[in-house]
Amino acid sequence: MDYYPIFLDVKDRECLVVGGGAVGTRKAFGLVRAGARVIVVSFGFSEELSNTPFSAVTLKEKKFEDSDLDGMSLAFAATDNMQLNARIRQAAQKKNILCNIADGRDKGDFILPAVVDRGDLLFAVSTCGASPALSRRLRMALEARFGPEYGILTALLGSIRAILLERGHDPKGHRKIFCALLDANLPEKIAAGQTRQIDAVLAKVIGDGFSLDRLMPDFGTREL
Ligand SMILES: C[C@@]1(CC(=O)O)c2cc3[nH]c(cc4nc(cc5[nH]c(cc(n2)[C@H]1CCC(=O)O)[C@@](C)(CC(=O)O)[C@@H]5CCC(=O)O)C(CC(=O)O)=C4CCC(=O)O)c(CCC(=O)O)c3CC(=O)O
Ligand SMILES: NC(=O)C1=CN([C@@H]2O[C@H](COP(=O)(O)OP(=O)(O)OC[C@H]3O[C@@H](n4cnc5c(N)ncnc54)[C@H](O)[C@@H]3O)[C@@H](O)[C@H]2O)C=CC1
Repeated sequence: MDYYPIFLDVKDRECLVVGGGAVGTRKAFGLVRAGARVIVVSFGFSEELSNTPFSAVTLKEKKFEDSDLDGMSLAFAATDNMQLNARIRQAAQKKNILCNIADGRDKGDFILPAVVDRGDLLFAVSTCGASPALSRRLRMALEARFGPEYGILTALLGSIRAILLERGHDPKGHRKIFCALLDANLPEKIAAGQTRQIDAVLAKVIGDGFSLDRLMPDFGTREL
């Protein structure tokens, strides 16, 4: 295993993206979606960045300087200049900041996966740099196979789990409940909006008092 996969909490952390082209834009928006504050340093910016509705993105039209790295949690070298990207990485290393490099010669400290975002359910696919096109294709296959109903299922199971844990820790008992729920074709029922059938499963497996209304009051308004 060439890389150690983790899911990083970047909420309210400052991250630097150098290069405001197509690649820098994709990285900046991925970071913002995860709650980071992003500073993009570049001579020019894509239309999406120039017109960004996100207040968490700050554009700085200037040449990269080492001091741009100060205070950053992560850095992304996404310019079209390989030497510069390598230099950004070196400067980041000196300041103990992990750095991603968009071009191939040096992969930097970490690389980005292709992501399926279903709320709390995330799939991340990587080929360790071998074939981004394959990662993208697999991401699309996962997206088609696991639709938004899986995001709703995850939220539902999460709220059941929170209630059960509040009542007490019983790993064996809880595992049995979740296995029974996962054997009850819930994704199909959620996709079909079969609220009564879902309530019947919840009552049968966990007991009275567990209903969609209570666990997930916004069920009807969630997008499928
Ligand atoms: C090493 C890595 C570094 C990093 O960026 O972190 C890297 C590097 C490079 N990508 C290049 C090209 C392409 N990248 C994509 C797409 C994605 N690239 C992503 C990640 C990564 N790209 C990291 C490895 C991840 C892994 O191995 O899985 C994804 C998954 C995530 C994201 O960027 O957010 C995102 C898909 C998101 C999605 O759709 O879900 C496509 C496909 C397309 O656009 O249709 C192409 C064209 C086809 C092809 O080349 O495969 C080139 C230029 C090569 C050249 O000069 O020709 C380099 C540089 C090089 O390798 O030399
Ligand atoms: N990781 C990935 O998924 C992919 C990576 N690439 C690699 O990423 C690189 C960038 O791709 P694009 O975004 O399409 O390029 P681009 O040319 O559209 O954008 C590069 C940006 O870097 C800025 N820049 C250059 N020198 C700078 C400096 N000294 N200070 C500040 N900003 C500077 C430019 O103003 C430009 O806005 C490509 O050269 C390629 O090697 C390409 C495709 C996909």
